[in-house]
Amino acid sequence: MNMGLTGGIASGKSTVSRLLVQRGAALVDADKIAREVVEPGQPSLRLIAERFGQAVLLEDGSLNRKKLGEIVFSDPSEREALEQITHPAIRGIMKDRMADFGRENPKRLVVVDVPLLYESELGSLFHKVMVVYVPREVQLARLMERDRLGLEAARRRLDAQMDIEEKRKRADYVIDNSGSLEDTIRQIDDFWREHGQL
Ligand SMILES: CC(C)(COP(=O)(O)OP(=O)(O)OC[C@H]1O[C@@H](n2cnc3c(N)ncnc32)[C@H](O)[C@@H]1O)[C@@H](O)C(=O)NCCC(=O)NCCS
Ligand SMILES: Nc1ncnc2c1ncn2[C@@H]1O[C@H](COP(=O)(O)OP(=O)(O)OP(=O)(O)O)[C@@H](O)[C@H]1O
Repeated sequence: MNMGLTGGIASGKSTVSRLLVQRGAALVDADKIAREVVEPGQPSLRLIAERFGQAVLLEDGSLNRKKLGEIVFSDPSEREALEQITHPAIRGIMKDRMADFGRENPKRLVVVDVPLLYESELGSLFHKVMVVYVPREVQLARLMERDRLGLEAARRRLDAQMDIEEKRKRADYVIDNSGSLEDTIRQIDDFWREHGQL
């Protein structure tokens, strides 16, 4: 079985995926793949430089993520242009890795961490979807602290995504990560007891 894992930015997807992996799940991580497809030498990086200009590259030719982030999170049409370049490549690798894990061990739960699962309408790729939920205020506070962003920059990133309350409504499973880590561990243990062993 595979399960999409999503939520909002800084809601705790990495925290939850780590807990699931510790219990035996396989992990496919879309954010990690998104970094791989823009490494130097990759076709997506060349297309990004053509579309956004050399200013989004660092001196060594790698992507200036901070600079590109500032551009795409302040203008939806720029964000769409970036997504048109990177998303097909990300989706292709994601599907390949899911299929590889499925062949290796059909009984193992494959968790696929996809921040934009609902925004990109990828729900049909997964048997079930888990949403990691925290209220918007908690999400904002954790994002500002983790990425050292100001309030406005953090708000812009949140506003580039579907509202977390809407994601919560669509989920098959919800993990509420607004309490302590121990609280989240308890929920993951309950989930694993019921659904982890196929
Ligand atoms: C714009 C980029 C360079 C900024 O890099 P940065 O290191 O600051 O952020 P990072 O990649 O770690 O992403 C952090 C979070 O931002 C959010 N986010 C990223 N891209 C997007 C997007 N296009 N729309 C909405 N939210 C996004 C996600 O929640 C993600 O987990 C980078 O996010 C990127 O290449 N985005 C396009 C690819 C993409 O859509 N990735 C996310 C889903 S696979
Ligand atoms: N239960 C918790 N209590 C306090 N802090 C937490 C909790 N869970 C996660 N955090 C912190 O909140 C921040 C966001 O968590 P995490 O990186 O797991 O989110 P994410 O959803 O993977 O983020 P992104 O969308 O950017 O990939 C991190 O700094 C993490 O240490």
